[in-house]
Amino acid sequence: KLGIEASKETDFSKWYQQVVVRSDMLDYYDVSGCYIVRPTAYFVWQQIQEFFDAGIRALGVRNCYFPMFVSQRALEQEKDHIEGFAPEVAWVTKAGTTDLAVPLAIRPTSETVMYPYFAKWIRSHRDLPLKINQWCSVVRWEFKNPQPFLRTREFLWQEGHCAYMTKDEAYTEVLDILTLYRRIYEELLAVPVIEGVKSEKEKFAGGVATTTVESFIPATGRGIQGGTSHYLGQNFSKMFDVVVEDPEGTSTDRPKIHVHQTSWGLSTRTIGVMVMIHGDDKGLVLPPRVAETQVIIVPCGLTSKHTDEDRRRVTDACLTVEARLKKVGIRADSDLRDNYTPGFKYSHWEVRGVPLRLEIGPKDLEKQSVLSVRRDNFAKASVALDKLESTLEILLHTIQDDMLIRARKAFDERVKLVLKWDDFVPTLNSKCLTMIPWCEREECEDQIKARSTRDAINDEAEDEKEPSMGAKSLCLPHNQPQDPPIIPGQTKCVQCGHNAKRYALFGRSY
Ligand SMILES: O=C(C[C@H]1NCCC[C@H]1O)Cn1cnc2c(c1=O)CCCC2
Ligand SMILES: [Mg+2]
Repeated sequence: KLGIEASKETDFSKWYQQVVVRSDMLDYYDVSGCYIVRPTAYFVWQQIQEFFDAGIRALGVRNCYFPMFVSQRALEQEKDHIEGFAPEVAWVTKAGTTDLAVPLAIRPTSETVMYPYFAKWIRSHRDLPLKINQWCSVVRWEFKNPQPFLRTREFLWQEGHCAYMTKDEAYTEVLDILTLYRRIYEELLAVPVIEGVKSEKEKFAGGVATTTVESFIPATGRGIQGGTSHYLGQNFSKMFDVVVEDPEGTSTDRPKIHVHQTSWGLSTRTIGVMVMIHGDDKGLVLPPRVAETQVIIVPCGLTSKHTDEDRRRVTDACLTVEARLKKVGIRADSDLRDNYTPGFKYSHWEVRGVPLRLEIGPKDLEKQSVLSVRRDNFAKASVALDKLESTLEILLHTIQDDMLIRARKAFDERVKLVLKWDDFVPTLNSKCLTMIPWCEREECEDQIKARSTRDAINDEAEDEKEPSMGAKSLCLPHNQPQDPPIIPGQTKCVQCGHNAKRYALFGRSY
């Protein structure tokens, strides 16, 4: 199958599967919930890695690698951290036909792998701060419907883990990392996100505070968590006994201080979000910044009337244009396959999301120009050959910027200020998120979830089997709406009438 048959608007789930497979981004694998990340998608991940590695290196974070196996004892070192997640943990119990004496978990995340060694390595305050990151895959045997890139049983991610003397240093880093996450989405993937902090109910149980970047899929009206950066406080250092003597202490009385920790993660879910937001009914639409091929050059306009000489001149022109673009760092390629028509090639590269196509034929050679066609909005423009490089550099940046602008507009117009409860569920049902003055009480969040769960039969639910879930709090945005302002002691929570503290973003989500 070549093109996309499902409509993004009316059959989103099928549309998404067709786009990720027919654009050659991913293939299904014979283990349920596992997928093959193919080169086009892996190139996107590599751009994210390069950007993020440069960012964390500037923050003094060093990359490392810990084993993927976790002993049962180590994993259960921190009870409440793990109890909620135990069903998701995959275990190795045999080698060949021999049972392992001690079953080994495959890391679902690495806190319990790393922190016993933090305790060993950190003795003095001079050993602080410790800042490490690892790029690896983790395994979580999720039972909810798997979704390519968004929810897979094994996924690639980075996980950063740091230890500091003080909360302030730790929290500063938490926010610095969150900024890097926002920049990855906005500057690389052209995906707008909202930065904020998670509610008590939604935060990582092992931590003190979870900050997050939240994105939104207009086609389904659902929010999606894009990456998290946690201030863990001293919870884990108390469990794993990661202590230093108080540098202010006297030589005789030197109390032990538990270090302040952080952890932060971003996964290949980023790729799925990018596909869902930018893709259209012709297939994938790649932001130039992360496109392996930014420009595809296709010869055209050659009919039986033309001579072999004409064909050769057109082919040479394509190769010359390709070489000129490569010389200025534009990732260009020519499709000179002689067994396909130009039209076939146009569709072939549109499905694959190549941001810009150049069509070159005999007439273009006469005019010393080429025809450019944008993938994002199909706009065509003639480009003078003697201004090729500068024009295309501008055009590729324009495409990148326009993709973010369009996506941000689509996001902003779907975030509705809701000041009375009667508007809450109708707003969700119109595929929007709600921004409400909220009391931040956990039981209020439970009530909101219960009061906003639609009946089970629902055509909008992504995974048909799963009844369309109620709304959850996505985050308390760092940038709080100012109009109308929340007046402490006066503005009431939209759901329960208690005093509202801050605006909260609520919605259905992945
Ligand atoms: O992974 C985290 C916290 C933290 N881990 C490191 C990266 C940042 C951040 O996600 C939360 N979490 C999610 N999911 C699971 C676990 C878990 O701790 C533990 C076991 C199985 C599933
Ligand atoms: Mg999970």
